[in-house]
Amino acid sequence: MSTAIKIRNTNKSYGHLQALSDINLDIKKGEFFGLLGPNGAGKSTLIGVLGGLVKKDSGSITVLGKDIISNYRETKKSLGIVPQEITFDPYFTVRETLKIHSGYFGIKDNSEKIDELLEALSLTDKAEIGPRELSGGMKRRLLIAKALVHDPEIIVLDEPTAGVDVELRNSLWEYVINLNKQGKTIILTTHYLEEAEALCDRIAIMNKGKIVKVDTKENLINSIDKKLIKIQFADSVHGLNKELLGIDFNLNKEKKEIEIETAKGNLDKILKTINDLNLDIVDMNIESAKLEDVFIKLTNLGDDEN
Ligand SMILES: Nc1ncnc2c1ncn2[C@@H]1O[C@H](COP(=O)(O)OP(=O)(O)OP(=O)(O)O)[C@@H](O)[C@H]1O
Repeated sequence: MSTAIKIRNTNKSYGHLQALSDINLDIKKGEFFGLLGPNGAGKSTLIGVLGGLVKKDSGSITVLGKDIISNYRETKKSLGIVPQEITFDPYFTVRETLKIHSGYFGIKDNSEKIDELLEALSLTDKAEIGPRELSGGMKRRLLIAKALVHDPEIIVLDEPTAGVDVELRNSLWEYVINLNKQGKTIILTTHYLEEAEALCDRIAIMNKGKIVKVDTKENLINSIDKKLIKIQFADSVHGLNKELLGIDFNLNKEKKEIEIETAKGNLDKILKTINDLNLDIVDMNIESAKLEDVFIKLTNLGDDEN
């Protein structure tokens, strides 16, 4: 797979605050890539630098092999960036906004693409009204349409689903997944970690201006040795204690439900111990680690370092 975006030794400070600290990152063509991190980690700054809205202090970035400074126009055409902040000219309708934006890229008649985007983002019936009359979620969808009018190779979505309701969120993802299947590179920042877990192939986790980890979603999740066992019993449980199980656990008030968090290697012993007590089990569930566990671990590590 060839490289879509190559970021080398990139730094950006705001006064004394180092918003980006020696960022090195390769994003492959056709990837669905997640850029995750807590508030203030530097995700939007990195996207701003990529899109030419924020001036980096040092380092180099190439988009499809072209430097973003010396080939500004060309690289801009390859990128469709959906920013986090919503801003529109209030005097133009939804359709006009998309037409004008197509014009920035030299596209004269773009009605087919505009109709496709309006449809995909459920904005067809809002096409002739102004952004002021749109709800927050609709404005965000218009922002997405605007970033896609020139059919860019690389699509960067900075918190695209904030404020978008569940149904439309699903149809939005369906559309983005389809674009990815067509070969488009997708870069996503989101605070909805389940979304990133469901969608992304590889993920970079940022904290305090640094990239603390980049790996496939599977490797990240497998790096956490955690199982959460939940068992529901028919009757109140007696005779089960920390010494017997070899691990602490939570028992609910009625003593009918137990929750045990443990390493994979202890599963066998725990289940055998429970079985030996001849308890009547009604239901059982064993959950593996989630991306959220990885995120918490890695971003806390960042705190410890400083
Ligand atoms: N224009 C600016 N002037 C001064 N400081 C800024 C500016 N833009 C961002 N920062 C600071 O840079 C740091 C990184 O901010 P950034 O918006 O990139 O974080 P983020 O990871 O996108 O956060 P969030 O998840 O909250 O959107 C923060 O400490 C922020 O306060």
